[in-house]
Amino acid sequence: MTTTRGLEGIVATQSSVSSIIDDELTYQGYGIDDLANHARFEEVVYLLWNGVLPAKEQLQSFSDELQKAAFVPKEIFEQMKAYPITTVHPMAALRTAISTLGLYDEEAEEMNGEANYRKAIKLQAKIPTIVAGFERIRSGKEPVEPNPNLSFAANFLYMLNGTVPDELSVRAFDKALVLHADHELNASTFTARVCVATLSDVYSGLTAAIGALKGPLHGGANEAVMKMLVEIDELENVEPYIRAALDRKEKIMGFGHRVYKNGDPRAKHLRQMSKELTDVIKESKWYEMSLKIEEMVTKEKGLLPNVDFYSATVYHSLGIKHDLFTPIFAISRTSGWLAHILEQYENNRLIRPRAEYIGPDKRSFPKK
Ligand SMILES: CC(=O)SCCNC(=O)CCNC(=O)[C@H](O)C(C)(C)COP(=O)(O)OP(=O)(O)OC[C@H]1O[C@@H](n2cnc3c(N)ncnc32)[C@H](O)[C@@H]1OP(=O)(O)O
Ligand SMILES: O=C([O-])CC(=O)C(=O)O
Repeated sequence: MTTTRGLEGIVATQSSVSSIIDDELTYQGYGIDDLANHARFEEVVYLLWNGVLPAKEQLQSFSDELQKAAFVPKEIFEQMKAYPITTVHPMAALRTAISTLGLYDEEAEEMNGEANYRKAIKLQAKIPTIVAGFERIRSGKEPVEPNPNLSFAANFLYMLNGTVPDELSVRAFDKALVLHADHELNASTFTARVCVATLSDVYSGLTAAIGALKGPLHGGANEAVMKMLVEIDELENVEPYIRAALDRKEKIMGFGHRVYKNGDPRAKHLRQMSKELTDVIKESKWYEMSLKIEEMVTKEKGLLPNVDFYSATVYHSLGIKHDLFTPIFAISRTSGWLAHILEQYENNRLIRPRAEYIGPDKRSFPKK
């Protein structure tokens, strides 16, 4: 038996959803740079689930379907009001709410391709409504209903703030959603596939994936990056802060990657967005501090920023509360999780690896 810690380098499945080959990321064969510069999030979701880009009319009807399905059962918000709403982490609330949502879907347990695709639409459509509704409720406000005239990206910002967002914010948010949509067999996607490979349902797969994304070694890193920046606060504090953290052998959040050793191709887009957006809000110090951290961590450790590093200051610039950064990652990654779940069901086999036993030798149970 061969063992690698953390399954590093193990090819655990075949997939046509996305690929990372020679540090290049593609979704269904389309390069991430092209998608980031030219595709809308709805187009990317369609691509991930269907393997082809939608024609104009297909994109319109797919977007319409998402808009129609964006309303959530009132019970979800009623129950949310009973959560310890002011102290609970939004990712924990989201994990619970997505699990609860399954209770209100009559076809939750139906196991065929068409029903699973319908569930994918419902989940993708409702997750922004749930995240935004949670934020409204914990702020003492009522959830804002989805606006059928807005795009997926615009609608989330609208439901969060109660006002129609400006064009620049929508474009930036949409691009961030595109950049986070899928990433081959990352930890949360693998979790989703393991879960549904037992022929458990789509809601269980999504709930499991949200739990895996929550951790700071994965999606939780974007919130941790902003926490670090807030602690550092000023450019002149970067050097002593980072040096002390490295001396203590602490990980610097937003750096390093299991697969990319020459840099994450998504980071340059987010770096550029961070530069522009922090400028717009007249808080360019966050960008300047980030650049200085990047310079130090790359020089001292040879580590490069991953997708989470600059997305933190992008979301901050969009006025989003820091503990909502990972739920926003989940909104986007739901598209990838669902693509992998649908793919897993199509050609399923139980995922069950082995463990190398390193416990005590066989011994006799003491006789009483
Ligand atoms: C969307 C995403 O999930 S992107 C990743 C988000 N996560 C983070 O940003 C958290 C910080 N980064 C990390 O923890 C790691 O780089 C991971 C988990 C992303 C990838 O890790 P792996 O490739 O498995 O590397 P691993 O964690 O085994 O570390 C290898 C070595 O590099 C060091 N290292 C890795 N990342 C970092 C970091 N961010 N800061 C400082 N040191 C680091 C480790 O301490 C370890 O050093 P050692 O060999 O001296 O003990
Ligand atoms: O692929 C990974 O290990 C983590 C990652 O970058 C992602 O999920 O986007």
